[in-house]
Amino acid sequence: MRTAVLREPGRLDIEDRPRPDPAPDEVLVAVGEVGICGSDLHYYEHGRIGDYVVENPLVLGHESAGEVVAVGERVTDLEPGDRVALEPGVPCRRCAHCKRGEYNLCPDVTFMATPPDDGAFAEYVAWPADFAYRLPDSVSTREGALCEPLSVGIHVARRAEVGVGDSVLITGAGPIGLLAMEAVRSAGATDIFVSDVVDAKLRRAEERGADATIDPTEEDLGAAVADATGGEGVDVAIEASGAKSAIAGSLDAVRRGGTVVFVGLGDEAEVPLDVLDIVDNELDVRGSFRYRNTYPAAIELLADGAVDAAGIVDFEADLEDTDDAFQRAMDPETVKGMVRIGK
Ligand SMILES: NC(=O)C1=CN([C@@H]2O[C@H](COP(=O)(O)OP(=O)(O)OC[C@H]3O[C@@H](n4cnc5c(N)ncnc54)[C@H](O)[C@@H]3O)[C@@H](O)[C@H]2O)C=CC1
Ligand SMILES: CC(=O)[C@H](N)C(=O)O
Repeated sequence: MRTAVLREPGRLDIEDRPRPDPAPDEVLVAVGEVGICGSDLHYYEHGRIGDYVVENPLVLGHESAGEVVAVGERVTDLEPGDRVALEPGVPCRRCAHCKRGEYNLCPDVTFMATPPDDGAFAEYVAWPADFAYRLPDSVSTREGALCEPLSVGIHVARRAEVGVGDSVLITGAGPIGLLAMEAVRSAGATDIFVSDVVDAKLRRAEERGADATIDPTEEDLGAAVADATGGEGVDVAIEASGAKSAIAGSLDAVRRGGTVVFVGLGDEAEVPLDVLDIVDNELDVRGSFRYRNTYPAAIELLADGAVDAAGIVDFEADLEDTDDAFQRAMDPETVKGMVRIGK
């Protein structure tokens, strides 16, 4: 089968590899579409993310969906012909976190495209059947692949406990910020503000229904949000850029008693936080890491037409052109590129 393999930073080669066989609990999936994520771009550019270093050739891609072509002998609920979205992180199922149901925190997770585990820029992937979710006819294979970043958005909306009528600020209008916007809207948020430092991203957020957008290089984020909320601040701030200034800005923009959730992963792990401000204003400050139990909700939201995930896509490319697609995806105005491999 053909695969796109990262052998050294800045170079993806198309290589033949043996087609995997499904284990007894696995399905063999002919991959249809795969999204290019910021973490794929980071490995492509730098060959590492923090302690995860690409030491051996690595197949990138963890936002994927496709068609089941074979099932292992113990798989009873999927069959060849089913289209499925693949949840890329498979936890150990045994540790304390897995037992508590917070399997996204499992320290022994196998996560596609995270060294040493290969991802989905390949014609076939064998994957545990219980992490492959059947797509109804009303959900496209592309939308199935986008269940992954949508899941990040759903989890952050759940972590923020967004409620009906809430006002929400989202800093960063990349795929995560834009899909968090879809998730918080479906959770009942009515006033959604989005900030970004790239004009095209702000326009994109407006086209996709943001009530107001803010460029923090042109106006103070906290002051702009205060103006727009009668001086009070938003109920919830979701930080989805990883930028140091947006981390501080999201704390300034939230109302007393409000909630700030950090999902962005910045290059700088340490940023000053005014703890007295957090205490005095009784803020809930939370992190949000990947997702758990979100794929069924993502598929339902897509099937109901309650969220538009495919609208974030700027372009698609063939597997052979994955290297070019990565170059295009690095343009700061691009939100999402997809690689089409099969049906
Ligand atoms: N916690 C988690 O589970 C996950 C975290 N992430 C992280 O979430 C963040 C967002 O992911 P993507 O949307 O894929 O990234 P992205 O890089 O495509 O989007 C980030 C956006 O933030 C904007 N930005 C930069 N500085 C800003 C500032 N000062 N204020 C407002 N916006 C600013 C950029 O222009 C860009 O549009 C990244 O840091 C990523 O690493 C991504 C997936 C999962
Ligand atoms: C950080 C990412 O972009 C990726 N989705 C991951 O969860 O590792």
